[in-house]
Amino acid sequence: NFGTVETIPEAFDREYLSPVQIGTPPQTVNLNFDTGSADLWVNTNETPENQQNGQVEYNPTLSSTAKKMEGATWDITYGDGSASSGIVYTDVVSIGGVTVQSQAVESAQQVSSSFQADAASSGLLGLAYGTINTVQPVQQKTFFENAMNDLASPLFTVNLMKQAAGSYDFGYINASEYTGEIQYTPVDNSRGFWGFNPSGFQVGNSSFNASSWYAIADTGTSLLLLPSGMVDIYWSAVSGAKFDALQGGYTFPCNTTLPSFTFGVEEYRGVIPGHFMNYAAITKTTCFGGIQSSDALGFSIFGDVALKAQFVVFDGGDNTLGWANK
Ligand SMILES: O=C(Cc1ccccc1)Nn1cnc2ccccc21
Repeated sequence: NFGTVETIPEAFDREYLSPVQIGTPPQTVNLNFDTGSADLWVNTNETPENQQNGQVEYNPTLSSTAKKMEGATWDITYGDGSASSGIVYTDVVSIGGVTVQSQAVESAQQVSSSFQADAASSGLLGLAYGTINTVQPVQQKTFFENAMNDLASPLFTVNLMKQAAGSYDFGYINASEYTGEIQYTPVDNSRGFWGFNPSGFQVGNSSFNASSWYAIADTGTSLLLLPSGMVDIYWSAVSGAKFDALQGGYTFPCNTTLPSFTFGVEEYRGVIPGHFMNYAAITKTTCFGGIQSSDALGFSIFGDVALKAQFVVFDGGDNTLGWANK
């Protein structure tokens, strides 16, 4: 079978939320689909009231198909330092008409401050490889891994949009969502991520700089995080741009016209329009850049700033990533 679900951007396109049905009768919660992690966790009746800000909860006691996974716990910390932990149930989970009968649903008994403040998000749905799922003592599979063998094709596609509704499609490729040809490239999943090797980059209409490095396709990260050498070249083309240690990255005058950023995947060229690199206004006149350094992380992250300019196929059958402009 196959299915499609809409994904809606929050402010600044900092995250995208999609409706997920859990339990019997179905309880709908909006989750942040995250190709950079592999835990499906959600605010529940067990999440302390003082760690919530009106989030919609999943309540397993109201689901006739919920089963507690005895002795199972989970505990995750993300790269930005945010964290959550708790216990585990299995229940029926449906997304856009694709149903998994027994999906590990991780109940949050502790969530850190950034999750507490995010009133619109009831949790995360991991779409990375299950090898980095944090459930103990028995590691659990992601929704996609559990659904994959029943899908018409063993893949999902990501079509994020700038400040508009996009979609996650499961089991099929919708040709109306992209232009040109899809460029497939092998995935390095050795760290549990959808890792790949970009082949270079280009700022605006200048020449293409061939270079091969490791990056991950991560819908859970807002920005495009690249080696500082590339980031410095990009911002050196923007008059008034500067590295502002207080803000923790490059800022620039909001009224500047920004050059596009093109990345290579083998012979393919993915184009990110210049205005996608204006992440958010810090003051009336100073804006924060959407391209920032990944040097502190040790690897590059193609987050939402890049992904919302592309149509991306995450193929779990042959472990490839497919890229297309749109
Ligand atoms: O954590 C990261 C990437 C990151 C950001 C900043 C510094 C180092 C690494 N992304 N991410 C992926 N899924 C997430 C879920 C919540 C928060 C961040 C999440």
